[in-house]
Amino acid sequence: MIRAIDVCKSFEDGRLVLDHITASFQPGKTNLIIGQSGSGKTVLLKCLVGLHRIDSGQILYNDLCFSGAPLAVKREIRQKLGMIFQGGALLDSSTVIENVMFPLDLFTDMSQSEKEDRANFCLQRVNLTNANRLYPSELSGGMIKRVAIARAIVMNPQYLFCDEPNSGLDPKTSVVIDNLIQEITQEYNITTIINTHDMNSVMEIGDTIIFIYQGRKWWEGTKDDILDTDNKELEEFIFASAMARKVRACQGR
Ligand SMILES: Nc1ncnc2c1ncn2[C@@H]1O[C@H](COP(=O)(O)OP(=O)(O)OP(=O)(O)O)[C@@H](O)[C@H]1O
Repeated sequence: MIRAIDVCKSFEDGRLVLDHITASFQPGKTNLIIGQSGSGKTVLLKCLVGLHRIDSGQILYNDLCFSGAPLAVKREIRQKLGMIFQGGALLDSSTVIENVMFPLDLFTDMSQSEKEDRANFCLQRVNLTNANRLYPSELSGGMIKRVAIARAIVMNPQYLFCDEPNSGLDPKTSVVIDNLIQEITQEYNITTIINTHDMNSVMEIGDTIIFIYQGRKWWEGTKDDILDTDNKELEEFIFASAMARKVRACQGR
């Protein structure tokens, strides 16, 4: 489990971008952070992985204080983190299998054949076969996401961070990628945190959801109770989506 306790974060201008955020992210669940553009989702995600230093509060990984830990401890925890970046962030001049093996090259002393076996296992897990020798420029958006997921799980992470994992994908492929992330999360009991403003993702895989509004945690719940909210700002956010309005209408709410 990952917890943020009373986390505040500001930048040079002193404005609180994260304003006393307290939230828990559960293992085996897809934990979503939602909110409008500029609400503070990415800053929160970066604070959770240690890319931003927090002003006050604590970030805990299974009761271990990550935010205040010495560098060696932080490094150890970081090796248990997988990340899926918005555009995939693949290495353009490396093939699919080289991209997936990259963390193994950096952090393990596995032999070449062990690395290839592990990378092939992960590529099969994301249903990407016969693409090992292709370069990122030869892949579709959905394939790029699959490679990014395979690379993110190649080190057997306990924690998986996804920043807008289906940005740039069509709705059908987005659902496939969302479901794949959820399946992997459950299968390996990973604590997965997904930053999104995609209402389709919310309704598909929102095991736990926090809604950030102007840097504050404004609401928390699950996909099952989000449509019943009477929180005005959350309602404005979700019902800006035509799909959510239709789902509510079909349910007679
Ligand atoms: N490095 C930085 N320096 C100064 N301000 C920053 C920095 N990073 C983010 N901010 C500010 O923090 C606020 C929250 O930004 P953040 O990127 O977290 O929003 P977001 O909710 O992820 O938006 P989006 O959905 O558009 O990605 C914004 O006002 C942004 O300008």
